[in-house]
Amino acid sequence: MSARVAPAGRPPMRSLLGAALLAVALLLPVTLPLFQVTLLVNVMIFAIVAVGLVLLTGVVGLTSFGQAAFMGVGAYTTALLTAQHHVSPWLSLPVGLAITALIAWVLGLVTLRMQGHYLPLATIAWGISLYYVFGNTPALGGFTGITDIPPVPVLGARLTSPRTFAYLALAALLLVMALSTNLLRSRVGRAMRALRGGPVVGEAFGVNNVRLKIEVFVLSALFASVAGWLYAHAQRFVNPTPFSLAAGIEVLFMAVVGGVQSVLGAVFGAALITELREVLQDVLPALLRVHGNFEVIVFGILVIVILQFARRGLWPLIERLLPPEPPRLLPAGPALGTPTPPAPGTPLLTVEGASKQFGGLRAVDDVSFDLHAGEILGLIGPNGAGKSTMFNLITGVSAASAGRITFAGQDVTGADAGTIHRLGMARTFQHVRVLPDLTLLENAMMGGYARVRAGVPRSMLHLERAEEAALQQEAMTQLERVGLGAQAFALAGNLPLGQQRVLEVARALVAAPTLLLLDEPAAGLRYGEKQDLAALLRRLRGEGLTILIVEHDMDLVMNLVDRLVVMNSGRTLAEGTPAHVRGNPAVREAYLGVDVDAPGAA
Ligand SMILES: Nc1ncnc2c1ncn2[C@@H]1O[C@H](COP(=O)(O)OP(=O)(O)OP(=O)(O)O)[C@@H](O)[C@H]1O
Repeated sequence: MSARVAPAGRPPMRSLLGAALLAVALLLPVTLPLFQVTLLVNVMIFAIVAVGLVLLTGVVGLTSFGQAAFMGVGAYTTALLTAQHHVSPWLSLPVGLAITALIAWVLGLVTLRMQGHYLPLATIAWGISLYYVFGNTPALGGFTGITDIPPVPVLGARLTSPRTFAYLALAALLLVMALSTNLLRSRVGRAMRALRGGPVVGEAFGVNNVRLKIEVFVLSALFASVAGWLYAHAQRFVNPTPFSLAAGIEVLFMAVVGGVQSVLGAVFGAALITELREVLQDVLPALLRVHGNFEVIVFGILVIVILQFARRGLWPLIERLLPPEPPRLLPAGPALGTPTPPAPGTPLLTVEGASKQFGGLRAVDDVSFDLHAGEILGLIGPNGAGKSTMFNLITGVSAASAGRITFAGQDVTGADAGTIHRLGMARTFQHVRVLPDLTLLENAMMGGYARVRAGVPRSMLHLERAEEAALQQEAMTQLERVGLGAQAFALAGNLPLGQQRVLEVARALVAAPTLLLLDEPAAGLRYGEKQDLAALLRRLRGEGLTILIVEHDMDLVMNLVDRLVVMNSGRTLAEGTPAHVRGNPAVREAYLGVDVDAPGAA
């Protein structure tokens, strides 16, 4: 491990700023006028809901309009149990959380298996219906609601004043912020970020995307439920209005205006919208000389303007002025266990009579070949030959219509991408799929998702330090192996395409694969970059790695691979060494107009 990964000694500027902000937050409840403290409590409560939306909407890319309704579940559960059945608020909190989790899990399970806008639609329906359930249920006080909710007891004191209650709300907000920040920096957080760009990267590295989406949806609902519990005990009464669909949309506004991709952005948005609402509710009716909720119109315009000019909300504009966040470096620990590589020459992958039918088209038609440990096999063919389809059958992205694929001694025909990956196969993508907002190191760590285990709870509590440290070390080793070690802390989005492709190789290597699959790795690269890539792949083969490469660039392939399989119109046209294939008349005909002998031929 290089010296770069040693933990920094001095407290970074950001921590000092954070400490100063915390000191201000601690002083505000005792220094502000009472009215402002009540507003501050509301800001903190809605900030908790908005942080949940950062995880769900900002990071994973799913929209929920029903977060206020989840607040309602927490609020009404505690109202009912504490005001009417004299249960302690500390007992009603877990009950509310359990009910919320169950509802969110069912909603998530039903809607998140399907692609498309089912979750937003379901949360709209949920938000509307819950409002009417609250309003029309006599046991819940109808539209008048439930009054006389008792204050929360803390260490013998009852939090009846907003000044004392503010500290409980602050503690809850800080806890939610810390848990969310830990989660976003973890193995789970990297998988969440990968989801935003579509399911394929996660699937390729062993993430159960549907399960992850449901977990994040439940988690964001739980945050809202905690906020609802706080709201009920702050107001000491509840009615359906604060938990309506309109309220759900307003929380989304908060997150979007503040910055839905960062925890601090959501908190900032909650403060801004809550304060702005207060000001506008005073100013606008006086200005217009009519009573009404005109502030909602202003919020709507604000969201449109912000989405137009600052897609990521206002927080990133402020964050630019702050000192950059230092890289999180974990102290080195025991290394990850590495599987023993198969002996050179061992059959690793066998494709027997594989076919894939798309309607009336046979994209892959009875293709057979095998691949032995330690070799580089090239899969080539003209456009539309069926190479990508074959690649997808091998990696488990799609299932073969007929035939058999065996990898590492196991029949993997029809197995999903994650299962095949866990058997020792890792891949790169034809269209580069790095996570541009993460560092090279974090991108590379994504490759080791299946080598470590921590789930949501351990990640939120940062109890996965040892395995994260080992993974970080492994990622650094692989970045150095491919020549990107010096840029480990740069953002992947700032790299030129050639290096992004190399980063994808490093990410795949972090998985400790026995077989590396490269899908057109030279596409879009300049001549020099192709040369560098070929040199890297030769070096990896020298180190014993087995590689399957699908590629268009004949020059690169002919000078790199040990053997070739040539496909045309879905069928195997030829198979053998580059010299053998080059002399094959059928191959020459298939590549009509392309000089298979010439360097740079494509
Ligand atoms: N999901 C799909 N549905 C229908 N047809 C498909 C699908 N995927 C591929 N095809 C068709 O299958 C054939 C083989 O396509 P494939 O992408 O596998 O070829 P390829 O050799 O990778 O081509 P290229 O080099 O241009 O990427 C093409 O005719 C393509 O249009």
